[in-house]
Amino acid sequence: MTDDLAAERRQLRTVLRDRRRALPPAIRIAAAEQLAARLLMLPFAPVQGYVAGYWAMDGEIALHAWQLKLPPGCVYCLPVLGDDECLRFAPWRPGDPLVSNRFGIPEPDLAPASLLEASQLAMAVMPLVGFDRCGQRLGMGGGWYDRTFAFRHRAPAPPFLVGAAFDVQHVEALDQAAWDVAVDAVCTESSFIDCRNCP
Ligand SMILES: Nc1nc2c(c(=O)[nH]1)N(C=O)[C@@H](CNc1ccc(C(=O)N[C@@H](CCC(=O)O)C(=O)O)cc1)CN2
Ligand SMILES: Nc1ncnc2c1ncn2[C@@H]1O[C@H](COP(=O)(O)OP(=O)(O)OP(=O)(O)O)[C@@H](O)[C@H]1O
Repeated sequence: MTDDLAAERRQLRTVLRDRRRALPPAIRIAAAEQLAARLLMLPFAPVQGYVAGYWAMDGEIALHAWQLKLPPGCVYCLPVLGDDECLRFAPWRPGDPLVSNRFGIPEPDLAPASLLEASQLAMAVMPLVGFDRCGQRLGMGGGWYDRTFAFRHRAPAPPFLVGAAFDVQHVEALDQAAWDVAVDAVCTESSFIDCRNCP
């Protein structure tokens, strides 16, 4: 990636994170409910297996409503930062113990050996900073999701990858770096974008 492109991404990230944080509470509450309905209606919504969400922070759209309405066969998981800079996943229900990770985000307190690999998931919902209509995404810039799901460059779903965002995070087109892993779909409070047939 050129220095120019990296600088452009950083700038766009700042703008979009500010936009996401600026949304008023009433909008966020309604949006989380609408998002849950859309995630449950996905054409590939799993009825069983491990599904990954995230602990919303920094104005991210929340997943609690989705977690509560998941089919009984689905096990909700949260991401856990690995020493190898990849994410692993741990089942988590309200009340289960949490610890704060290096970014100050709560994660389940589990022995590394008990964690799930990304390839064991049926579906992963990831928080977006920005997205375009083809599922290209801008994340927090750490490359965590790109590294974790790099195997999706070579292998089909599952796990299905779904981006969650507010409408205001939609941008016209995002430049693609070689390592960027696109999502199969994006869900916002008002729309579902199927990205599986994009070029
Ligand atoms: N809710 C949530 N969980 C998540 C992510 C996320 O984006 N959202 N991640 C997605 O990758 C992973 C964690 N990755 C992250 C990467 C960078 C920053 C970050 O830059 N945070 C600060 C800097 C704080 C610091 O370094 O202490 C920032 O807000 O600028 C945060 C998380 C896994 N869990
Ligand atoms: N498969 C990979 N192997 C090694 N490094 C990677 C890989 N994928 C991404 N990275 C590194 O991580 C950084 C990710 O930058 P990028 O701007 O794409 O982040 P992002 O897409 O916003 O992050 P995330 O994937 O966490 O949402 C890059 O500097 C890149 O070098």
